[in-house]
Amino acid sequence: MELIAEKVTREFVRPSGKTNRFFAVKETDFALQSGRLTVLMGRSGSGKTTLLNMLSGLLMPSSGRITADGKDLYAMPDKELSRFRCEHFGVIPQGQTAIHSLTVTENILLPFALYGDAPDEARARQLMERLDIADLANARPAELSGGELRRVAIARALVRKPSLIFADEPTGDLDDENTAEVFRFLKECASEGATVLVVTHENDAKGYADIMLKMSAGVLTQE
Ligand SMILES: Nc1ncnc2c1ncn2[C@@H]1O[C@H](COP(=O)(O)OP(=O)(O)OP(=O)(O)O)[C@@H](O)[C@H]1O
Repeated sequence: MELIAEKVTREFVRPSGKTNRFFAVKETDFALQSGRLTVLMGRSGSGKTTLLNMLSGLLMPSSGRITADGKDLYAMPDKELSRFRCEHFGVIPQGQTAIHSLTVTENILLPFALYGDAPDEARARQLMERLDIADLANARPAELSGGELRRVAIARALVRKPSLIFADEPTGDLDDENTAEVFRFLKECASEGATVLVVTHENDAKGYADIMLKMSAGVLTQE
């Protein structure tokens, strides 16, 4: 699935401070292509998460248009966008988003449960094995380490085999071995045809990237 951003910006207002209106993302045009792993790097606060949230249908741009295979994301009614995102997008967000009353397996299968779709339990098991969390299948999030929770979030994002994968610091809590495994896995997803965008501070990510983007004070450039 091809994602195109045309003249996209995002402005925020801060309640106090000297400049209380500012552009976290300045006018940006670019495309993400199928089969490519794109890595986005840049300093903290430069606008990477804001851009990723707009591209993944979570944050409406202040201006501009974002289309996925020609479909204008923000022209869709809310319900239609949510369903579209669930079917086609896999998002690995920053921070912890596991639901504490559900087991690890139930958390991973949540994208099926949301719309009453038949759960692909074999896929969930395969992901848990690949990410080395199979022993935790029946555990609850409160019993997991930060790195284990991160791998649950990765499995949940990938369980429906999304054609577009957005990962925001997917290896933030992981050791070197797991970090390499996650990048190898995301690269494989791209090789199999997915469109993958990874925001990261991990220098080794460059070794896996087909395209390198850099964000600097809201301005996106291709390296
Ligand atoms: N909801 C919001 N309201 C006001 N300002 C915001 C909001 N969200 C983000 N910002 C500001 O926009 C700028 C870009 O933030 P963003 O989270 O996109 O940066 P980032 O590059 O992802 O940073 P990091 O690498 O630290 O995650 C920052 O100055 C941040 O303070």
